[in-house]
Amino acid sequence: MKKFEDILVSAKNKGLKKIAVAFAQDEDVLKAIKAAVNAGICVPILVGDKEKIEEISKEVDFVLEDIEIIDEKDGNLAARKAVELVSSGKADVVMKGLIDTSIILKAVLDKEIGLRTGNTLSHAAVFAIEKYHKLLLITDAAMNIAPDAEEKRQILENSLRVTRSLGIENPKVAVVCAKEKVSSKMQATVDAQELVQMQKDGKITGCIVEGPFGLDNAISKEAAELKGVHGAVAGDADILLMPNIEAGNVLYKALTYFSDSENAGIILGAKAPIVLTSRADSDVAKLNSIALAVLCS
Ligand SMILES: CCCC(=O)OP(=O)(O)O
Repeated sequence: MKKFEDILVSAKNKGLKKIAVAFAQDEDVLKAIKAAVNAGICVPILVGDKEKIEEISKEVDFVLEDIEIIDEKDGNLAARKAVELVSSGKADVVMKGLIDTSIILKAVLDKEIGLRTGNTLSHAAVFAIEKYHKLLLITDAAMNIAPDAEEKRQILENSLRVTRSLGIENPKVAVVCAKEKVSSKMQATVDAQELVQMQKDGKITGCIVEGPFGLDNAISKEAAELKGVHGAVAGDADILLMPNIEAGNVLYKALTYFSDSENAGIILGAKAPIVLTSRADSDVAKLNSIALAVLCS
């Protein structure tokens, strides 16, 4: 199974990328940046409260000698500055630091300095879970609140960029719902049916889409068999296309806190990838996310 160590190596092979960190004054963010610099993956530009960045960097033994710091004590302005560094070509990747997801996304979506392309933006999280036999991509845990079937198609297209970068051929996509039968009372199951049809009609290519699935049937062959759920994806999903942000975010955090796992998270669909983890994620998750963003850049 591909592991995050392999992703770090592949990211390094892409050459040094400039990463603009929005509100960098956080211990785990600075530990992750230090590790990414030491691994030869990135050159950072740290935007945030300079005094705090310097203080925390001392605590984590991160030598800032050659590192550019842009002093900005306001979170909104720091996010704008970091995004602007990318839209003006001075950096390749944006990273969310110690700020709320909505603040960084607002800057990313800004009409003047943002990174819009016209495509739907979405979050993709990659997990390596001790009890699962391969990497598992979960989307969307952070951005699209209640996507309809067409928006789910675009979210899926974005996630295929990640699986392609990871070398996963023809990924198996499970459209996750609360049950495996289509019910007009549960819109997510109707969307799942529509997405399966989109693939049959050639509107989705480069993956196998099946659903609706209960989460258990998507990731456990035993559960799928017991419930009479058959198909190529049952128990062997590469991508879990979640019904809405609540399900996606809860699954992301449940895996982070209840399982033996490592993860990474990025936003796709903008002019450049955005490193986006939970503020409470570990330095390792943040480092993995930097590597994933570089790989997808
Ligand atoms: C990918 C998780 C996004 C999120 O929930 O971020 P916060 O925990 O920082 O709100």
